[in-house]
Amino acid sequence: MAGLKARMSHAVTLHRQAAAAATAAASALDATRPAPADQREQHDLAERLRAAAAVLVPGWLGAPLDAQSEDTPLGGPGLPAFVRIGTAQPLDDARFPAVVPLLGTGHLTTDADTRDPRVAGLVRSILLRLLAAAPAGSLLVRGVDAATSGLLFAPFTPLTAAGLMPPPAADRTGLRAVLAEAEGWIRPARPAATRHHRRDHTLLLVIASLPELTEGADLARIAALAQDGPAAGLHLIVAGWPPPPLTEETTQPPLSHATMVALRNPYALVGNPPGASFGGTSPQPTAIGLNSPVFLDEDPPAHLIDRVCRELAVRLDAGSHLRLADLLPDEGDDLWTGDPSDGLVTTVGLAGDRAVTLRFDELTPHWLVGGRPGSGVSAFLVNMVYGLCTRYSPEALAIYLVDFAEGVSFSEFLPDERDSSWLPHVRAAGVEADRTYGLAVLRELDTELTRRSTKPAHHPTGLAPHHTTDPPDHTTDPVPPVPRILCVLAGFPVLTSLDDQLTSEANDLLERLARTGRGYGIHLILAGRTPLGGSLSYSPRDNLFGQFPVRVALPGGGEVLEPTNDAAVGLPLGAAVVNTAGGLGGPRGATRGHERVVRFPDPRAAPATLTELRHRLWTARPADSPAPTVFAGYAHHRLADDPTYRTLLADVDGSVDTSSGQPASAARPTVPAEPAALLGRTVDLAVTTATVPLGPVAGRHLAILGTSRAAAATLGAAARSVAAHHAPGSARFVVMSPTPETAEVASILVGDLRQWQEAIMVDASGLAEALTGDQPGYLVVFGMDGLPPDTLPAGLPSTLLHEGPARNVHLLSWWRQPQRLHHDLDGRAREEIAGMLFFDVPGAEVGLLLGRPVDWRPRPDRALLWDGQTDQTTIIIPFSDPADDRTPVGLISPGHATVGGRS
Ligand SMILES: Nc1ncnc2c1ncn2[C@@H]1O[C@H](COP(=O)(O)OP(=O)(O)OP(=O)(O)O)[C@@H](O)[C@H]1O
Repeated sequence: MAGLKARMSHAVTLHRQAAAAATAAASALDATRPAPADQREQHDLAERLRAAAAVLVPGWLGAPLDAQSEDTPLGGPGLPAFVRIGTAQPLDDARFPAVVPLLGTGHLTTDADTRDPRVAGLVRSILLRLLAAAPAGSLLVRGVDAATSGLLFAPFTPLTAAGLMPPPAADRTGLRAVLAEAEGWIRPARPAATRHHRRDHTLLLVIASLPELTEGADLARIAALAQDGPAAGLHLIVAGWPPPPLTEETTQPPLSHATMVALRNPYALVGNPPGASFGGTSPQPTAIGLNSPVFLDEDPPAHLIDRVCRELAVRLDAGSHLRLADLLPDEGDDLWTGDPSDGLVTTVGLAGDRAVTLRFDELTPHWLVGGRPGSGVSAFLVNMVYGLCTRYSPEALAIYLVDFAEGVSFSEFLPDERDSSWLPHVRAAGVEADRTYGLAVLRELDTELTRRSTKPAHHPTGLAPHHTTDPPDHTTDPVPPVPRILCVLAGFPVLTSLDDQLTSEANDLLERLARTGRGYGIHLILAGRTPLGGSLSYSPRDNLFGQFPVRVALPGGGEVLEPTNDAAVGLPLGAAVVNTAGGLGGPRGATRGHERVVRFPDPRAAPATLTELRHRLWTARPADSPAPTVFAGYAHHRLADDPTYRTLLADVDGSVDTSSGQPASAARPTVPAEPAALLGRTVDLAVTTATVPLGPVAGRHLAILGTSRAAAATLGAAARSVAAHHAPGSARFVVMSPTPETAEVASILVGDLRQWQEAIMVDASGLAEALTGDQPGYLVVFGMDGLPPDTLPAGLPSTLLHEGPARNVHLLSWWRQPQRLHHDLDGRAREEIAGMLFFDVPGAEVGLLLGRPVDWRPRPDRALLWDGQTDQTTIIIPFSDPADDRTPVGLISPGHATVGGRS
């Protein structure tokens, strides 16, 4: 009992002690809790900060965007200095807008990139606020977004048309182009005072997410831009900075002059702005940032972004609306009144209200034009071509157009299925052209240059006599005048992009034409989408580009100017720097007479006007004006549409229309006098039919080589075209397919041939008999290397190869394995077979058969034709689409148009 009493007493004591401790603790806590007066202070402070924010970030800059009315007017008196980034919430019930300085002060970084949706929302809301609040057009934006390939900026797309933001960069190349532009923006090319006056624009570089594994050197460039940017009107928003430190090289310190935002969950912490402290000088002089969690602004409503961007686009468009007509002679004026004696001149744009003209003459014979993709290179060239073609007649000016890039930039000058008119000045045009085509054009011009320089009497219309070495010869008949020639090579870096024979010849020709052409009325425009890939060199010893004094830099095209000339930095769409001193910079303003910034119209904005103009020029063309020859690199060519083939058919059967959709004035093709296999179209100016003659001379046979199925189709075309050469029933065809894969193609061919000629399908023994027999006929073999080895134990009989043609026996064969042909002819293929067509056969193997090195890289829709008579090789577009070629000879309906049309 006594024990129990003692335990109870101990428990009571413990309880009293615990109660006393709890009371003491409670009073201690009370003492440390913020006094009610402090809370009031916090609320007061929040209230004061809300009021300050209303002044610092009025309207678009600080309003909650989800409640922002679409009707809120855009623009403000000047560049906004502060912008809201979210809501600071120091207490549950105390909030105020979190505001940071940006434009005019520094930059903003977030430690996560825009793959964190909070950062994506923040970036888009800041961008929207700044665009809406800045004077329209004063803020230029460049975006980088690798993580979503530019999607982050998709809602801002209307800014592209407004010239405020090109499509965002999404990879390392794009990043580097953007960095180069920003570096150009801050380059101290001239005294600060001039710069300030010069730039009424601010450049905002928004890096939403860096490309994976961005190199240390590029990160260092970003850091350098941050260092020097604010003084030059360049500001950065970089999401994901510093980037993850993968290596020592890529470990980066915070950006200079930046306010840093660190993402926590669910709030963010905002560091001090550059050169200032949120804590002020007291009571927390050492605060490293805003002493409150901040909830970042969320993604603005898409309709709001759309509305702001569209209105900006409309405003800027209204302010700079130009029409093609503004660059042309008045509509009421006569066409072609220009005198080309001293050169050609055209208006390329307006500087203010003044027309700016450029010339092709002795001093400015050739032009170099550059701009990033989508910068308006095509628009500029189209304006220029129409400008010249309204001023000068087709007798005074002949134009050659080549576009190596994808796209159909010159197709509007050419006839097509819908509209058969064309620009009468255009002699030849290559759309999505092969390098080979470009070379063919240069060769043609070079021949013309030689002609003009060796026959002085052929001096061009109005080309003053001093262009010739001799005085005109008045004792002979007057010589027809020759026109000035303008050759436009768009996407020119493609032409010389490979280290091969073609590049070296093209470079030689370009240099000769550029150097000598000026005296003979031959002018060049090289136009390229930047980056030009190092094709430009500014060395004083650079012979080629030194011949191009006129430089036209469109947005992103500063590369065509001298490296220290930053005039093209920040150019909006629709503007260009035109420089007539080889891109040389120098002081701007009145003293920089050789350079102007011009605005030019988008000619395609009014397609009806463009069509009307083309028709006007076409209608006025001289009666004998030929249609341009068109090479469309993407087009497929069918035997059924081939003009030579159709003429052959017409000669045999007068009912066939030979026009093949070609303009009426297109010349009638020359039909081979002796039987010939038609194989495709050559990649050259005339896009002539590629043929292998099959006359009565030893070796007149055809071997097609390669595994491509297109090779089988071409063999079919060869057989059908030969059949068309002979009067009905006068030729015999023996067809064989040793391999099952081509059995159907072979049997269809036999069926088709039988409607016109005698044709039989044979097996191996039938073929052996035909190969060794003496009956005339064409032996057509699909997959010759599939023949059982015992069919022809001694290989191809030399009697067939040598004497066959004289007896009208010709072998048309397809070999998948070139080595087999080499072997069967004991290494004498080039002596025994006069026509070989190579598909997917590597250059080295072709060289083995031809006994000499050959510059050939197999590619789809192209084949290399070797002509044994001349030992020349030609790249051709083989006839395709065997299904269409099945139309029996003699039954082809007229009106297949392909040349120049997309198939
Ligand atoms: N002066 C202009 N004003 C406004 N928009 C223009 C102007 N010039 C071109 N554009 C528009 O810009 C876009 C790109 O123009 P264009 O095709 O001429 O450029 P590009 O540099 O040749 O492009 P790409 O490299 O894609 O071929 C088109 O949508 C065009 O309508």
